[in-house]
Amino acid sequence: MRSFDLSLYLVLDPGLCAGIGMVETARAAVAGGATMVQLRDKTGGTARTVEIGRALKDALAGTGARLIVNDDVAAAVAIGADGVHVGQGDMAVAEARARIGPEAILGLSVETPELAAAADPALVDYIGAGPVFATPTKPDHEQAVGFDGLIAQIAASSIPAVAIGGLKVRHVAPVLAAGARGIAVVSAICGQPDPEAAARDLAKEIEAVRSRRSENGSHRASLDR
Ligand SMILES: Cc1ncc(COP(=O)(O)OP(=O)(O)O)c(N)n1
Ligand SMILES: Cc1nc(C(=O)O)sc1CCOP(=O)(O)O
Ligand SMILES: [Mg+2]
Repeated sequence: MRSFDLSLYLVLDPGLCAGIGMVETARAAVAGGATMVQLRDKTGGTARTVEIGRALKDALAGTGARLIVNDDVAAAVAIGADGVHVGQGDMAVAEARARIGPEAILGLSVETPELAAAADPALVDYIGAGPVFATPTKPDHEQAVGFDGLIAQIAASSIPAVAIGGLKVRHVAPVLAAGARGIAVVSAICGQPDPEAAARDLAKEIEAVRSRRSENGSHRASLDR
């Protein structure tokens, strides 16, 4: 399987990105530190998704950031994307895995600890856990679970998790403390006046939280000696 880093996961929205567009938003976000980019266009259809996805693939080439396509497995294959993200009501993970092949990255949304526990680590590479908070970006989202719900979802599975739903810079520390490998955002980057700066603020906070945690860890280890 392709390696990937869930630290800062941008989910693109064509409406919120309308100012500079999805490709420029992705380019800026990756320059600011985004590690994954998901093409999520619920309106365009496969042909449009493939067109934008190919432009995104060119824009991300050589950056190390991974390109994931939401819902549309056929488009992901046509684009040659790094992977696909499906929800509980989308294509079954076994079928998605069969269609994208063993090397591609497969993400699955979970909204409860039971769904997290049911996700098969042999098929699914990461889970999108949430929604942490209610968000107008996805009006049909499931019940918000808060940080306690996020902790329960993540604890129920051995699969790496990225948290999603209403997340901003101030949520990075509790999201990482909950056990998530990263934070997935739409509106914290898409449509911001400076998407690169917005991504950089998130990436810096992720780094700061991780370095505080490793300093605390080495301090504790030296006390234990
Ligand atoms: C990283 C990530 N997590 C969750 C979702 C939501 O997927 P889904 O439940 O299928 O809803 P839609 O995005 O398809 O509306 C996601 N896209 N990405
Ligand atoms: C795409 C998506 N999926 C969700 C889920 O809970 O599964 S919430 C969501 C939208 C997140 O947007 P924002 O960062 O603007 O709140
Ligand atoms: Mg979906």
